Amino acid sequence: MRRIAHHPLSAKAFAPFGEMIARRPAPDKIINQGLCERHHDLAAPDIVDGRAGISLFNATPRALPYRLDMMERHPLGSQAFLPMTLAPFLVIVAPDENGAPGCPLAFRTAPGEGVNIGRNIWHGVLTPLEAPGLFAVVDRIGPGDNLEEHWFDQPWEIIDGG
Ligand SMILES: NC(=O)N[C@@H](O)C(=O)O
Ligand code: NI
Repeated sequence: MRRIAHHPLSAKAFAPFGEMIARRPAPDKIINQGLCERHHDLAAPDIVDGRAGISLFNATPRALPYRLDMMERHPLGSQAFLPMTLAPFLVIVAPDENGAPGCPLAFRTAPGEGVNIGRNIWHGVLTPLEAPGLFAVVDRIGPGDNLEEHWFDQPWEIIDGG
């Protein structure tokens, strides 16, 4: 089995695949009579022929080592995963190599971090590591097929990066 260690999510490392959604060191604005920090415009939905919608995903938690046998992408829209708990989750992405995923990269979020996966970027499905796996998801609502899957002949195994 081909193994990959996960690493802490960082904006820089994730930048080729989308945006990390996390509080900035300092808020962009203080609102609500000083009782709320606004961390402004952290990511932008990228939607083709449709609109952005907000859904809730309640995903089954997975354990490490995690068997990655499929990656997918959405040619018509980005997909943001915003945890509704402080539990970590795995974010697995890969560059495209001639229409298939190349070597995956695995990230583990810190509490309160989310991601906006870019349009047509190969990614693993939502992978919480603790229950409840409850997420707000911002992605495309529209006509047509927006899901392309690639099943690996030889699965990958995601292991703890230490
Ligand atoms: N298929 C679906 O709605 N979920 C996936 O897109 C995913 O990334 O989890
Ligand atoms: Ni997806």
